Amino acid sequence: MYPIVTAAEMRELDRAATEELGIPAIVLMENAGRAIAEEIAALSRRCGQGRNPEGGLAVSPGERPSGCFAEGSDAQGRTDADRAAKGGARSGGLTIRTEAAPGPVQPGAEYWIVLVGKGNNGGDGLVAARHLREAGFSVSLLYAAPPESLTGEAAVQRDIAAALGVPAAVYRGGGYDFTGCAGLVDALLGTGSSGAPRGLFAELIAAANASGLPIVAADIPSGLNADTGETHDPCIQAEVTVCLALLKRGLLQYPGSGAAGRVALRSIGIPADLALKQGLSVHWLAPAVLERRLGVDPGRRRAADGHKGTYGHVLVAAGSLPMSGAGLLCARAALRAGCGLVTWALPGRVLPSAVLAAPELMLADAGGSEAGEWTAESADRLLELAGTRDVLAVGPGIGRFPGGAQWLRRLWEEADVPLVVDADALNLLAEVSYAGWRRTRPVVLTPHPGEMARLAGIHTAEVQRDRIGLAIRYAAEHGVTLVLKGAHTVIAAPDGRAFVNTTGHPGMATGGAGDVLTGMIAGLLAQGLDGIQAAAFAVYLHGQAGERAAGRRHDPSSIVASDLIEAL
Ligand SMILES: NC(=O)C1=CN([C@@H]2O[C@H](COP(=O)(O)OP(=O)(O)OC[C@H]3O[C@@H](n4cnc5c(N)ncnc54)[C@H](O)[C@@H]3O)[C@@H](O)[C@H]2O)[C@H](O)CC1
Ligand SMILES: [K+]
Repeated sequence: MYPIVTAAEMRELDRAATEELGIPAIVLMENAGRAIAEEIAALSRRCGQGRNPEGGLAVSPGERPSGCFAEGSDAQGRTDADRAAKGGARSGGLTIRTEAAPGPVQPGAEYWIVLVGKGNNGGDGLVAARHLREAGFSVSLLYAAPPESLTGEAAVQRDIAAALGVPAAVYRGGGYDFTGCAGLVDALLGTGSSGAPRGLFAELIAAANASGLPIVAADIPSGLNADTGETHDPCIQAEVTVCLALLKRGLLQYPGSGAAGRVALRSIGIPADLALKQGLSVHWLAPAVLERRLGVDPGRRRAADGHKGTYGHVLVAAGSLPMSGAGLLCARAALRAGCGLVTWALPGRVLPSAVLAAPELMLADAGGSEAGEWTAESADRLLELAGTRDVLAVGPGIGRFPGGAQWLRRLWEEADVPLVVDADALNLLAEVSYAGWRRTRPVVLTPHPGEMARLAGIHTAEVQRDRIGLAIRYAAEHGVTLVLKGAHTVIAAPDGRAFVNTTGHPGMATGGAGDVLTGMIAGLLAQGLDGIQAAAFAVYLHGQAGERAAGRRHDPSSIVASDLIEAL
């Protein structure tokens, strides 16, 4: 169910399918190439109305024809027309289609060029060329390496294409004249590539990108690091990536996600059982994964005889005089996540201004300084309050104060409830070594990349270089559930499981959005979800709320965090 694999894991599955099950590699390649051709035919149908007189797609150079996907809908059931109307964000846009692209293939004389590498990725492209011809497309091949250098199944496909008389040329370097061409298939490099594209491969990738034509990538865009999502220079900028068999990590991590365009995941005949047997631990956070793998009830059915006590009581320790809003957003989001009660604890000096800020909230005076800041002594009061609550969320807007790290240690060790640690509390954590802190209840950390960098003692760029890998390692080493925020948030559990979320909208990059997420995680924990369930479900819903908020605004750039709460 939507595992996300590294290139090595994919190779191992490929090996098991061919060697242990005896599925001939050429069969897998045939399925791969046909799937790619079907996606191109589907793309061509969708863009048909926009065809220009030369028979190509109505795309101006450099412009990505996202509107061409108006008929498509993604795994969340949103159509691209919806997204286009809501600011045109490509917020994940994974097209999960394991069956043939629906609808008849329309014969047409559209001309596509398949860029062929010398490995099995090239072989996939050669099969796609054959099926495109069958569907009435005009196709030619452009080899990036001498055709005689192909081996194995790819060589078999080369020979079939030659026997069929598919026109072929060998790329000699420099620019290339793609006149009359409607689109390109990138079958240069797949999961077997290593390092930056070299020599003629690099030149051809650059020429393909410069053409402004829509590019459909086979498996991954050439130039992408399939494991980390890093893009080498150059890297194919694809309109669609037809990902074969299983999602590759690099397709779900930026900048790779951007280079991949829309991802269509297609089955190539590797049985799902085989993937299950490998015990793959990283998954795309699709609704089915939430429900079946994580055991979350997305419908959130409530007991007919439930009462507010049934749904738990959250304690939020957040906000200070200059940043009281952070606490309010966090507490309100916990309520909107469906918990029964929320107590918002904050410095006494700030409390009067919070009265009736949200009438559903209960307020508690946590002490604090004359200036409305937190003090180390407030730990006693918070522990007392936590004794009759189900969850403690701590951090948003608490600022820095003397004894802060010790204060956090007391909450960490003595509060006998699940703990959500965010924002300034994460910075306190980054100042100390907390490996020796005792903890029996779950803890969820929710860093953005900058906070993650401080926690891990590395640069932000290093965090972003391989978000999935880092999140898995950190969560396991520190025994925490980690929510590494940012586009395509990664949620990692202490037991090695990880999930990558693709709901969301760029308009969510706004102050307070993180405070809302923290409140949501706490609100779900209060309802009895465990750390990874609550974190994953909250991240998923938070992204959906962002998409909905974006849809409600003429310009999604104007989204503010309160909109997310209202959209929940
Ligand atoms: N998943 C599956 O079960 C199947 C996947 N298929 C496709 O096969 C590729 C992986 O094929 P592989 O032969 O292992 O490698 P590549 O085609 O990606 O390329 C290897 C080829 O390229 C040369 N090379 C490597 N790095 C570079 C570089 N940086 N610059 C230039 N050249 C490079 C290297 O020397 C090799 O010759 C997978 O992605 C799928 O598309 C199967 O078709 C079906 C089963
Ligand atoms: K490729």
